[in-house]
Amino acid sequence: MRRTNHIVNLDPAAESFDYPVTMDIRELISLDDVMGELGLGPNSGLIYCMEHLEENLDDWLTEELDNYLDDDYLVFDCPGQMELFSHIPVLKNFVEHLKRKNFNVCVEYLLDSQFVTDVTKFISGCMASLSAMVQIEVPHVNILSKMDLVTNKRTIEDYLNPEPRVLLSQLNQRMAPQFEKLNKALIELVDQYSMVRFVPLDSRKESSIQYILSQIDNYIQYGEDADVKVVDFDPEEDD
Ligand SMILES: Nc1nc2c(ncn2[C@@H]2O[C@H](COP(=O)(O)OP(=O)(O)OP(=O)(O)O)[C@@H](O)[C@H]2O)c(=O)[nH]1
Repeated sequence: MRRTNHIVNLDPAAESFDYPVTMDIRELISLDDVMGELGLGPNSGLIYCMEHLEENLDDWLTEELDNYLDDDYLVFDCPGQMELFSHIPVLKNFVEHLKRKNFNVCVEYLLDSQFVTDVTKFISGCMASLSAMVQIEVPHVNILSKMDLVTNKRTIEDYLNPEPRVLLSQLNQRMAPQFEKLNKALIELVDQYSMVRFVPLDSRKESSIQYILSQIDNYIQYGEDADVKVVDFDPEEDD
């Protein structure tokens, strides 16, 4: 899309890259060092690193961000651990910091398409993405990645624009009868939060990449006023 872009690594455990990385959290702190010096395990070590990043937002990050121009796009590649997006405020505070520095921010949430093999996994993927959406509170594009690896494309297509009634009946068939009310509530939630829809990404297809980039670009350009279909969720509307 002819935007000047720079890739930033925010994963303190990442070791090698197939692309140039312009900023790297490992210049500040690395998982190996934390595990070696503090005797932490991989997960608590990662959280320690991310909290250290949070403490250094005003120094390290602000200094680094000063190197970019107004029209530059920065792509922050985050670690995949779910708790960073669901209940630890580090990434929310990171995004808030970017917003204070006048960046327009858009989250791209990637879910491996191979994970979405049946209705329970689809709902679980939706819930995970939704928890990131409600925590981070910025425009958000959900992507089903690695579509080139999917052998049965029809199963996935059913989940791209899902019919609530079909989802509910599939879920009820899978679960014991006492879960019916819960199933109904979950499907209503997914249906009402229409932004939780996933867009397929096949990295071999230029059109697939362009479609997602144009959505992201739209959000970055116009922020929350972007022309993207959004349906408000009203928790009071239907008990
Ligand atoms: N076939 C195929 N492989 C992919 C695609 N995207 C990534 N991979 C490969 O999948 C493997 C895992 O990569 P990712 O899913 O990006 O995960 P990661 O960034 O290493 O790990 P986390 O960020 O912690 O989730 C790597 O070997 C990638 O080369 C894709 O679209 N198609």
